[in-house]
Amino acid sequence: MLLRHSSSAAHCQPRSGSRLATTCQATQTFPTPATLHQQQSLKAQANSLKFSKYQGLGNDFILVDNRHQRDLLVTATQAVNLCDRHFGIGADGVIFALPPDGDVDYAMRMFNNDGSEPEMCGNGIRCLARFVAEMDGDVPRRYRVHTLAGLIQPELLPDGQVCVDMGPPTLCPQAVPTTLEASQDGAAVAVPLQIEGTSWPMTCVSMGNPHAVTFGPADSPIQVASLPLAQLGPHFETHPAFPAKTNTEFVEVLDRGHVRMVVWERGAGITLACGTGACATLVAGVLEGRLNNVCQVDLPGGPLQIEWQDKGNRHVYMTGPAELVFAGQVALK
Ligand SMILES: N[C@@H](CCC[C@H](N)C(=O)O)C(=O)O
Repeated sequence: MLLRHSSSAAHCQPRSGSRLATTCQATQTFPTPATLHQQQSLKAQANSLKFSKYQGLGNDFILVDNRHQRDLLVTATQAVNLCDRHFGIGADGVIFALPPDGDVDYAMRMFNNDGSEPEMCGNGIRCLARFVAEMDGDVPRRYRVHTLAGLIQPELLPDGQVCVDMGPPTLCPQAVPTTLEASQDGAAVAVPLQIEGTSWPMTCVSMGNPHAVTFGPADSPIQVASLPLAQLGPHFETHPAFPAKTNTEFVEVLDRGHVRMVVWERGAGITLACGTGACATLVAGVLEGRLNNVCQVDLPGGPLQIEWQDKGNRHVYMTGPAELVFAGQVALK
């Protein structure tokens, strides 16, 4: 509502909030606080974003419906702000559902919460599958999704879990990428890396994004509960042996089909779970002769079931949950 101090109110036929100021120039108007609030919300709406927040084992993401254009609706800087847990929505990353690129259903892109763009996200693609299924009003089905890591295929299972065909791992050190040298069948397996005065045996695996997996020094196997993850993680992430930086998984073996793992993620730090990291963990465990081809990986946010047949199609399969937390609309600054 406008308080009008003129009798020429007939000039004032506002058609939209943004026109109020110019349409009413001829009259002297004093907006009430309520009007100001309305004008500000309208301005915000012009620059606002609809989103859904999902989580997979506590690894949480802001999902954006970007299916009607290829340009991302959110910049890297805006993603950093949206992911802020105090001044934004709060998340480990922002994920975009994009129009199909060739013979697929959708494409997916992502920003980590530091604004960097990874090639793939395992927990994220389970969330994306539920997000698009909810928008499409679909029954459980399998999607073909193009990512910067190639074709990934999540399938919605009747029990609500999502099983993802993650494709085959890449083990050639140059392609991971790592400067650590191949030690076994063209792969960097248990290669020592000096960090903070300790020699860590590292096995390097790409699931489209780079991972360095360690079970700890031979004389001091990892116990995840007592690992100083926040202190150690950044040394691995930024070590020169990893030219594209790395995600690092620290693994405690419970038995040949069951491990505990904690992760320091590239571009996000400590997260409650990492899907690609759980896949890399099983691959590393098989290569090091520690694990069977099927394994439960317990993460701080809960368990993932992983399977990798190192013979045959060599694809890794990951099964776990993905859930909607809330949906809303936010002003983009
Ligand atoms: N949490 C994700 C991985 C997200 C990307 C990662 N931080 C990177 O930069 O490679 C997962 O569940 O895989």
